Amino acid sequence: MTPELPEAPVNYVPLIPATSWAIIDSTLREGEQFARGNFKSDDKVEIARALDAFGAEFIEVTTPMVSAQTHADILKLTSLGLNAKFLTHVRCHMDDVQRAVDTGVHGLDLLFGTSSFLREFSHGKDIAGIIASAQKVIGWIKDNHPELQIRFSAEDTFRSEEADLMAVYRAVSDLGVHRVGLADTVGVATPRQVYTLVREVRKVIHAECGIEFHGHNDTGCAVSNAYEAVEAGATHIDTTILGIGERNGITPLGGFLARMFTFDPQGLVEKYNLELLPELDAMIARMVGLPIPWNNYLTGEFAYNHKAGMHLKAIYLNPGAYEAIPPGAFGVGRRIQAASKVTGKHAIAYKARELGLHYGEDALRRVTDHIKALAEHDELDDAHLEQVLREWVSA
Ligand SMILES: CC(=O)SCCNC(=O)CCNC(=O)[C@H](O)C(C)(C)COP(=O)(O)OP(=O)(O)OC[C@H]1O[C@@H](n2cnc3c(N)ncnc32)[C@H](O)[C@@H]1OP(=O)(O)O
Ligand SMILES: O=C(O)CCC(=O)C(=O)O
Ligand SMILES: [Mg+2]
Repeated sequence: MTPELPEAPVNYVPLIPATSWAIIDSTLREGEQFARGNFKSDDKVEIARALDAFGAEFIEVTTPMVSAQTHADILKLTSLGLNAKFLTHVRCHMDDVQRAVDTGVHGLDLLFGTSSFLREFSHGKDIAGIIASAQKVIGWIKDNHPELQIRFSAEDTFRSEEADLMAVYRAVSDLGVHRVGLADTVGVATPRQVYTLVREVRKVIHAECGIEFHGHNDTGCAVSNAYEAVEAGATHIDTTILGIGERNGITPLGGFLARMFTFDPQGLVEKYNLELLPELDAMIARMVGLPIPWNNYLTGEFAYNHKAGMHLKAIYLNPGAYEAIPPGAFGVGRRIQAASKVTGKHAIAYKARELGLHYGEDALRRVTDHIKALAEHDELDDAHLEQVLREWVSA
């Protein structure tokens, strides 16, 4: 049995207060674009309720243009009476917007691709055409549905010309959008690029206009990029549970919160029911029919496994010695793997004491070496370790 261990000390500097940013969880939009994301109506309700219980500020759902069923599902979700605000992700097109405005959502997430790739191969508009469409669509929403929040995102931001981006962001900010979005659609941005561009965008938009970041993980930077966005002044970060999304996905909710926890743990505890994260991850793993990855942030099977003798000596004294985040904060436990070839005498002595066994220094060295030798050949579990320790004493 794992002993009761003291929690890690929480003495971090609150560099970035948790009050400066909000989560837009897109499991019900980006997550539907994941290879195995095919949520049924009941799944959507379960996901929305779970995110709401967790404390996600916003839940993004896909466009009602997908199908009649999707339209009906959005109506169902928005009538659940949740605290989380629903946003629907729609093309910058009158048909989409008119279909979306009566779904009971709190806001519309508009987008238009601004890179030459998307201008040429997706929608065929130049920058002037994108701005003209934005004027028409945003103007109509403002006139007819002033209650709705509007976000305008430049899809494929990080492969777009900076001058084009600034022209688009300035124009939509002048039109009165509530947020602009930067999207690393192909996961190519570096953390420094994200930081720099967010700072530049901040200069051309109105002070009250928020900045959202959406980052794909193709080059493994989704969490770092989201963090850099916040550090540069972004106010909203897109996440999905387990990071599911197109290709290998986007910033995972758990990974992003792990990152942010280190700056303002108390702020995170006050904003979210962090201990529900394992349930959220398990729910999505079940729905997409895949296991939670072994090395997943916080909730992976081995995320809190401690094994090496040098680590174990310190961990027994203070888990903070080898943990940045106390697992209990996110509702997970740690595992001490004392029976292995990389174990040490301190870990073995601790395990023995748990069983009421005590060895002198020589005996401890010998039993430790014996366990290390056994582990060279076989996987040892706790039961086997216990048996060896007891036999050693009675031998
Ligand atoms: C990076 C991202 O994740 S962006 C979000 C992606 N999300 C989705 O695609 C939502 C799910 N999509 C769908 O169900 C469908 O694609 C629909 C209902 C939106 C459209 O379906 P279809 O009419 O059959 O068009 P299709 O998907 O083949 O082509 C996309 C169309 O959108 C247009 N388009 C692309 N981006 C935009 C935009 N930002 N604003 C307006 N129109 C756009 C394209 O020009 C093309 O229209 P066209 O046929 O007139 O040239
Ligand atoms: O609308 C956005 O900001 C993001 C759209 C998207 O999923 C992407 O660009 O990867
Ligand atoms: Mg995306």
